[in-house]
Amino acid sequence: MSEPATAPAELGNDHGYGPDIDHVLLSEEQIQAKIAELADQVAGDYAEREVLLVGVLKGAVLFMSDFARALRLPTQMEFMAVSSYGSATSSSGVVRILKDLDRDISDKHVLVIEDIIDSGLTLSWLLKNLGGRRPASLEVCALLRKPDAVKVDVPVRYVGFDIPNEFVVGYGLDYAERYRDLPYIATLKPEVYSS
Ligand SMILES: O=P(O)(O)OC[C@H]1O[C@H](OP(=O)(O)OP(=O)(O)O)[C@H](O)[C@@H]1O
Ligand code: HPA
Ligand SMILES: [Mg+2]
Repeated sequence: MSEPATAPAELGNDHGYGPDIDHVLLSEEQIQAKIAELADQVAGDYAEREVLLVGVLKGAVLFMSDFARALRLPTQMEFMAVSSYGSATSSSGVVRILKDLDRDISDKHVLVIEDIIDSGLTLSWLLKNLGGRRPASLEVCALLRKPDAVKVDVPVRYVGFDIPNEFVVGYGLDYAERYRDLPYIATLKPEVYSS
C-alpha cells in the first residue's frame, strides 16, 4: 500500500492501534454520513411498519447502535451471535450460533443488521434460519460488502459501501478480537498477521 502508515488526526482516535494500521479505507465521517443516508432510506420504506432490528454480534454492534439512533423510528432490537471466522482471515464456512434470539419473530418486520458481507456464507445461512421462523418480512442492511469475494448470492436490500477484497478491521470488525473499537475501517500491515 502506498498510503501513509499512520492515520491523520481527522480520522479520529486510533485507540493506540496506529502502528498496526496500513491504510484507512473509510473514515469515521464517511461511515456516519452513509449511516444517515441508509437510515433515511429505511425510515421511508418502513414508515407504516414497526421494524425489528436483528443485530449480528459481535461485528455489527457499533453499526447497530449508530444506525438505530439515526433511524428516528420506533424500533425494537434483538441480537444473535454467530461466528464463522474465529481468529482466521477467511471464513471456515461453518456458521455456529453462539447466542440465539430471545424471542419469537413470527409476524415481525425483521431487518438484519450486518457489518460485512464477505463470502456471503454467514448471511445466506442466517437468512435461511430466520426465514424459517416466519417473519412478516425479512430484509438485510449491511454496512460493507466485498463484491469480488461473494461466493453465494444473498438478497441484500440496503448496502453502505462496496469495498475491495481485502481483510479489514475497525468499526466492529476484528482480527483475532482486536480493533473493533476503532472509529474507522482500515487494513492492517502484513506483519500483524505473522506476529
Ligand atoms: O460473508 P462472510 O464471509 O460469512 O463473513 C461475514 C461475517 O463474518 C464476520 O463475523 P465473524 O464470524 O468474524 O464473527 P464476529 O462478528 O463475532 O467477529 C462478520 O461480522 C460477518 O458476520
Ligand atoms: O474483512 C473482514 N474483516 C473482519 N472480519 C471479517 N469477516 C468477514 N470479512 C471480514
Ligand atoms: Mg470476526
